[in-house]
Parts: sequence; structure tokens; C-alpha cells
Amino acid sequence: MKYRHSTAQSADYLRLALKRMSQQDAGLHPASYTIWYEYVAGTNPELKAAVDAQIERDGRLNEATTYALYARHVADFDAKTALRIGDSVNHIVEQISESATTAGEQASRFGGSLESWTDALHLPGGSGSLASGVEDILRGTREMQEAISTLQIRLEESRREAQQLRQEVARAREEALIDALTGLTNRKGFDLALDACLKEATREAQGPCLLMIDLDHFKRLNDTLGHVFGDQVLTSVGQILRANVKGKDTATRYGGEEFAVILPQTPRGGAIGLAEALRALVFASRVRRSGDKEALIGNISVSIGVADYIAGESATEFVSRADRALYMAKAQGRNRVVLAPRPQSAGVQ
Ligand SMILES: Nc1nc2c(ncn2[C@@H]2O[C@H](COP(=O)(O)OP(=O)(O)OP(=O)(O)O)[C@@H](O)[C@H]2O)c(=O)[nH]1
Repeated sequence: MKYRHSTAQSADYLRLALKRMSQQDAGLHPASYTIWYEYVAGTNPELKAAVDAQIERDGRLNEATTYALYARHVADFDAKTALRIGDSVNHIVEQISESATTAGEQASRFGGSLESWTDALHLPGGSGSLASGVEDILRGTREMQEAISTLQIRLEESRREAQQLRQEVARAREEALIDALTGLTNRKGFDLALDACLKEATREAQGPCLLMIDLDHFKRLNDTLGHVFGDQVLTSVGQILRANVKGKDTATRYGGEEFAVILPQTPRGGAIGLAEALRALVFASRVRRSGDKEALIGNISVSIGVADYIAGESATEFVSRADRALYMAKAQGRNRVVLAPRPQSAGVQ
């Protein structure tokens, strides 16, 4: 986004932002500075509300929260603004284009009338000098028609350019939500999808459910077979998820060797069934090292935590419950699926 503050005003904001930044647990880097600059300048109301909520909850912003707020409210805000501007440009060009078409039609009608008048004035008994005057006007009208049609062509070009720019922004935005290694949604895409899902959740009879999936003993695999092979394993698990998680469901590379699946409108039985199927598919898969004929000795496995949503629960609580179930699965021996217990106060559905 563009900041249009005067030098004196931005210096004031800088002082205020630095004061706020130094009170947080996060580093003094550009992401942190942008957040606090926008906060004190009041340029991004949604960001301000999110920061206030976070401070009320935790007292300070730590490193992870700072980057999460930056990703959601600054990077995403810019992309949304660009799309909105693209839409407005399109709209304006379309309106001008319509006006030019109307003007062209009117000029053409006027030209037609002038032509019939000149014909009438050239008839025996008509006025020759008046006819030549009308012919002058007719010439002028034709020039005007030509100018209008040139304008229409230019407007059509501008409309196409605006449309192209809009598509580029939309594509860049989509790419920003995709993990490059696996092609799955990335953490930012996950946050957006989970937000949208939880907004719908109150209207749904059942679900949503969330799976948190973590590769077992991945450090050992990396250490013995190398990071490049580790990346191949991550890609292969990504493919299994992509092939088996479809429709309204979202599969994400949550970070490192952890994946997540959001399952809107899904009862817990269905979520456990899918989790079990994914676990079995990963366990049955054989990943070959590029150039190696030998299949990997030993199976790759995942542990999965499943949480079914409790009405009113925040996204963070929902993810934490699934995460806790995942660590229970690890503690119980790995390569298994564990359902997150519901707090007693939440009751049983
Ligand atoms: N190859 C590769 N390794 C990664 C990537 N992201 C995280 N890792 C590695 O994943 C490993 C995760 O190790 P730990 O968190 O100790 O977990 P673990 O070895 O899987 O053990 P458990 O989860 O307890 O079964 C670390 O060695 C990370 O370096 C990545 O993108 N590529």
C-alpha cells in the first residue's frame, strides 16, 4: 500500500511505532515495524483490531504472532486492495466505454439526418448555399464519428489490459497461498480456509473436523537418507493428501513435516475414517530415492490427531486440541489416529 503521510507526520508515527515495538517480544524487523506503523497511523482497522485482541489475550506480540499478523493483515490486505482497485478500473473503463458507444450511435444518427437534409437541399428548388453549409457540418460529424471510434478502440484495449492485470493479481494471490514443495495450501491459505470454515460452522448441523498430521521419526530419516530424500518424502505425502482430500476439504502443509486437513460439515466418524485411510495409504507407500532402484527399506508413517469442532471455540483452540491429539498419537507409539477428547463442559454431541 502507499503511505501518503507528510514527513513530519511519518516521523511522529515512527516515534510512536518504535516505542510500541520495543515493548514487544518480537524482533525489531520490517514486519514488526510495518505492523506498528500501521497501528499508530490507523491505516488498517482490521489489523488494529487484531493487534488489540492479541495484546488483550497475551499482553505482548511474540515473533510468531507478529509474522502471522503481517501475513494476514498486511500482505493479504495489499493483495485485496489491488484486486479492489482492479475491479474499480474495470468498472470505470466499462462506464466510459458505454458512454462512448452511446455518443457514437448519436453521432451516427445525426450524420444520417444531415445526409437526408443535404439530399433534400440539392433537389430542384432547394438552396445550394444552405446545402454546402450542411455538407460542412456533415464533414465535421464524420470526423467526430472517427474520433469516437478511435476512442472506443483505445478503451477496449484499456479494458483488456485492466482485465489482464486483475487476473495477474488474482494469480499472484493464489500462488502466495500455495506451498512450493507439495503444491498444497500453505499455512496462510490454511488460516484463511479455517476462518471461512468456522464462520460457516455455526450454521452447520455437524462438523467441521480438523486433522493434524505429522511424519514419524522424520529427523532420523533426514539424518540417515539426507534432506533431499526428506523433501521427496514430503512431496509424496503431499500427493497422497492431494489425491484423497477433495471438494470442500482443504489439505495443507502446515509447516515443516506437519500437514493439516480441514473437513467442513463432516461428522467425527467420517473424519476418523479419512484419517485412518490416509494413515494406511502413507504406511503402504514406497518412496524411492531419485536414481535408486531399491525401494526405501522400512515404512514411512504418520501420526494423526483429529478434533471435532466445539461450537464457539476459537480457531486457535480448535487447532491446539487437534495438535494435542496428535502428540497423544505420538506418545502411544506413532503410526496411529487419536481423537481429541472434548472438555467435559463441552458435552457430547
Ligand atoms: N527434508 C526436510 N526436512 C524438514 C523440513 N521441515 C522440517 N524438516 C525436518 O523434520 C524434522 C522434524 O523432527 P522432529 O520435530 O524432531 O520430529 P520427528 O523426528 O519427526 O519425530 P516425531 O515427530 O516425534 O515422530 C527435523 O529434522 C526438521 O529438520 C523440510 O522441508 N524438508
